Amino acid sequence: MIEVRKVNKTYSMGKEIVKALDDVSLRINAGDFVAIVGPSGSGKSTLMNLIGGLDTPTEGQIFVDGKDISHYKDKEMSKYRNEKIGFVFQSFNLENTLTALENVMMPLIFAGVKEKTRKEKALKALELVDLMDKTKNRPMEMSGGQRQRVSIARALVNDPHIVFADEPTGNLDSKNGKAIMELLHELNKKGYTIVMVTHNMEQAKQAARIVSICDGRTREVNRDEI
Ligand SMILES: Nc1ncnc2c1ncn2[C@@H]1O[C@H](COP(=O)(O)OP(=O)(O)OP(=O)(O)O)[C@@H](O)[C@H]1O
Repeated sequence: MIEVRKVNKTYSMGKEIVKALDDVSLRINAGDFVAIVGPSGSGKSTLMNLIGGLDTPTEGQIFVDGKDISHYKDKEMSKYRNEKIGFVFQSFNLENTLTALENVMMPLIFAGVKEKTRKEKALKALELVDLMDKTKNRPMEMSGGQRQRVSIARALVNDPHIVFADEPTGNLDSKNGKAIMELLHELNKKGYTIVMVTHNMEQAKQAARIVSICDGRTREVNRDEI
């Protein structure tokens, strides 16, 4: 479904050149649950940004459903992100003035979906994350765990091919973190493809696949190696 082929990503900072990704090749198949682990600055966010269509590689190709997205222009890229990717962030990134339901409907506004369908789809997504009793609450009126559920519902509302979760439990206490991990695994069992960046090795070990990044190079690792 997603194939990263010989990708390099360099950033130039004045005279200095930083190689954030160095000859990375990786396949993500439909239904996968992949954990990406690695030290700070190793290239995890860079890899997620490239696959998620937030940035383009310096060299190499990224095929999604057979199409090379690595040279997409802004408009094609935002269409790709909107239709195929669901993002879940550590800091939730919810709009504080909007209710849970309105937050979840947001991506559908950008996709040009009619209001009635928007509401139906958003309610379905909120049901998936077990938050039907908080549809009218604003983020400030919810716990951290509930806010992350809203952001997961928002990520799912467009039926994405893949859900990217960047440290999804990083801002949660251990009980809420555990519940969010259970939810992600439950969604994976329902067929959603999940790629998660984590510093938490216990969480990484629960993933079906673990990809470790060090100095911009990726390596598939076994559970007992970490
Ligand atoms: N926009 C940028 N401009 C210049 N250098 C960058 C940029 N983005 C990332 N880098 C560099 O690329 C390397 C990889 O960064 P990246 O953010 O992918 O690491 P990470 O593994 O996600 O780190 P963390 O766990 O701390 O979030 C680092 O050396 C970083 O300083």
